[in-house]
Amino acid sequence: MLELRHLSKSYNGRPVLDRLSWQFKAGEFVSIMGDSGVGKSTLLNLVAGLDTPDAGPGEAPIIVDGIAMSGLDDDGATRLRRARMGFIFQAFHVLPHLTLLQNIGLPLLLNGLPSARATEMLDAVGLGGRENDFPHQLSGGQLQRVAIARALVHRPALVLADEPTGNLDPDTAEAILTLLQREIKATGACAIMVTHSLAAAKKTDKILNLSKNGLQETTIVNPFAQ
Ligand SMILES: Nc1ncnc2c1ncn2[C@@H]1O[C@H](COP(=O)(O)OP(=O)(O)OP(=O)(O)O)[C@@H](O)[C@H]1O
Repeated sequence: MLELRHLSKSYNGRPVLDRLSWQFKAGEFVSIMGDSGVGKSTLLNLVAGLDTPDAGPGEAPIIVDGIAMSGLDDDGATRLRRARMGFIFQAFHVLPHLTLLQNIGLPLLLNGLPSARATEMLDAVGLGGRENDFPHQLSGGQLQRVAIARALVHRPALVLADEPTGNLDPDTAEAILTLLQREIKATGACAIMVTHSLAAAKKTDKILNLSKNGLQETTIVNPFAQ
């Protein structure tokens, strides 16, 4: 579903990611952990097309659903992102002037898809009946549920989440992750979640550790990690 082939990124000549390779499969919920500053958000931003990798001519370091991102122009990348990806990023927060239903329905509108599933998703995240409310009327946990509904409503093949439960209390975080897990399994998407929380990572199928040595699957994790 998502293939990384020798993905590298440096900022001002300083390497952050160095020839990273991995294959993420459809239907897989994977978490990425690792020390602060190791490049986890950079990795998600590159896959999201929000930043560009270092690449020589002819190289295709990021392949989404068989499509090399490097072969796309801006419009092509936007279309790929819009149709096949869902984001749960702080930077893509729910829009304050749209109702909850309009927020969740936005990816459907942008992709020319029928709007009925927005109501279904609002129900699925436990906010049925609140379609006409505005984001400021919700708690942090409820807002995060709206963000999850919006990220999944158009059945994207790839879901990218950056600390989706970072600012939530443990019970709400657990509920949000259970919801995310359920929806990912229901849609068959591949989901990649960056997190510092071991409790959050334990909800995923696979925990990867990002370090200067690249990505490695982790089986034994530090029991004292937060
Ligand atoms: N736009 C940028 N320009 C210059 N340096 C950057 C930029 N974005 C990230 N970096 C640097 O790249 C490195 C990796 O940052 P990144 O945010 O990906 O780390 P992270 O693993 O997500 O960290 P954290 O766990 O603290 O969120 C850091 O040293 C950061 O300063």
